[in-house]
Amino acid sequence: MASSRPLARFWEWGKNIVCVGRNYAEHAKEMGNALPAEPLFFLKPSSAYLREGSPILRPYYCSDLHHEVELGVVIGKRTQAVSQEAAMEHVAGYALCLDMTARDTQKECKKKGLPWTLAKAFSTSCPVSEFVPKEKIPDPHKLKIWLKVNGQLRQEGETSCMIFSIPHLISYISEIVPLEEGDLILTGSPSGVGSVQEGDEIEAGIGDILSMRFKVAQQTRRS
Ligand SMILES: CC(=O)CC(=O)C(=O)O
Ligand SMILES: [Mg+2]
Repeated sequence: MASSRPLARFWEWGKNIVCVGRNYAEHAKEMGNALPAEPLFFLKPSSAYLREGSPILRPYYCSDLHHEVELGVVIGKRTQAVSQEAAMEHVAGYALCLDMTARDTQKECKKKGLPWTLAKAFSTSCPVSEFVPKEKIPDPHKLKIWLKVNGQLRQEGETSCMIFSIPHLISYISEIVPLEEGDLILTGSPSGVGSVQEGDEIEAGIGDILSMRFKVAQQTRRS
């Protein structure tokens, strides 16, 4: 049965945010990582969502907050162990996303063999654009995604360069984490990730289809 919940506001009710890592060879290289043989993924809580008009908060424990611009895929119907051939039938549309990362914390977590929760799942770590219905993007593997900080271009990637395609990701992930209507998959960052400081303005877009802006602020710790 079709749901009455508006996908145009998926961030208000979508449950799972699944983030793919190391899906662009140039980004894996700049981070000193080997190319994955299978998709690598981790989760963010839905409390990580952020919409334009509110600032990205650098966590109090982080001194190196990085931007990662990524194409997001919004799921339109329940998806469990779907084949690659049928995967795109489960897509409702797309959004531009930032996988904000506490890079210094992530490095510490990696060194200690700890999960990446502190580095990737903090409040405001998933700024998202408006929803773009799939009819407006006939081929999601032919998009340019870009990101500027204070007007300077930092990231420009072609979604054709993903190591694992969107059907491959949906098929692989849905066998492990069944996906629900309104869930979001972040498909990985192209190269050019870097630091942002308090007061910086991030602008990011999908070609000339859409753009979004966010300010960066410092989280103050409750004492
Ligand atoms: C190295 C990472 O943080 C992985 C990741 O999120 C990516 O997009 O790649
Ligand atoms: Mg990422």
